[in-house]
Amino acid sequence: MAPPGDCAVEIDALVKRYGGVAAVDGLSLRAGRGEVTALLGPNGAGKTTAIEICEGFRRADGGTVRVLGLDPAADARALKPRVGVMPQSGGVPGTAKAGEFLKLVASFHAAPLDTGALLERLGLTEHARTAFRRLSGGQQQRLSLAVAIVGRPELVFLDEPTTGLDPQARHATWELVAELRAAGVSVVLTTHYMEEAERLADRVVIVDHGRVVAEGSPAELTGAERQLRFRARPGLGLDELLTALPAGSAAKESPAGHYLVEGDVRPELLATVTAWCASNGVLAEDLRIERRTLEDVFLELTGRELRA
Ligand SMILES: Nc1ncnc2c1ncn2[C@@H]1O[C@H](COP(=O)(O)OP(=O)(O)OP(=O)(O)O)[C@@H](O)[C@H]1O
Repeated sequence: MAPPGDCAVEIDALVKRYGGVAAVDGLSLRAGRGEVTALLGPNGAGKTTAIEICEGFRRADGGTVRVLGLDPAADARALKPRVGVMPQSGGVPGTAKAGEFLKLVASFHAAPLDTGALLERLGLTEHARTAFRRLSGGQQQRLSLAVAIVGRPELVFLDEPTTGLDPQARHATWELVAELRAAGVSVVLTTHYMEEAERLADRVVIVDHGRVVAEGSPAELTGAERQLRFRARPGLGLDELLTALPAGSAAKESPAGHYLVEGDVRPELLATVTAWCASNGVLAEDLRIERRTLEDVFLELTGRELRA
């Protein structure tokens, strides 16, 4: 975790209630300067609320927030030229023409990016004269991203920047975020795409029920442990396998026909599993040894049930 002072964002014991319900419930996190910090969490976990407090759009009910060392509410004017914001949706007036609006935002900044080049980069040149509300969802997302970065901010908040984007636009966005990071810009983003977090983030913060439940680099969160997976006919009795495996191993079927063996995955363990398969007349398909993914960690921490 970045020490205080080296932080782009410092949040301590943040609380935000709607009615009697705490959407953010004692959330504390640090986002390092020049780093990409990804906030992950189920729907309704409180990510957008926390980010919007950092952006100065909502007031906290408790706790403290510092953005580039300043108070996002009291120091809003000082922060505005230094911070770029890509909200989850909208952020651009519906009737504003894409190119004109981007130029207008650029004009508020001392040394903006070239708006023509930015539109080109994001595949929006031919839509420059189109009103925001007439752009497709993905085009609107791309324009919002352009608006967030056109002023060369020191820090950008990107709320689900690639949701709904086609693969080309998603990769273009990832490249842009990587370039921002290489240029020393601090990036705080939310995403539901684990691959996006694994690719982009220096630090991942998993939020649930308005609190941080885990944080670290993607490698720290997924750990060094390996696991063995294979597919076979559903309903294999795993008790005999479990007795043959070293103590501390686990084997389960989830979902049906998909088997997972966890433990100290060494050559002997692989041999035990394949011997057990052979003695049961089971041809293990797609047998592979892999590290846990961020999605595995995420589901372990936040559960598999749908959120209201
Ligand atoms: N203005 C509001 N009034 C009442 N409740 C709200 C308001 N804004 C958010 N909430 C509630 O606060 C909780 C957290 O919402 P928030 O948008 O911060 O979650 P999130 O983690 O960003 O979710 P998602 O991944 O779905 O975007 C939700 O239960 C939501 O319904």
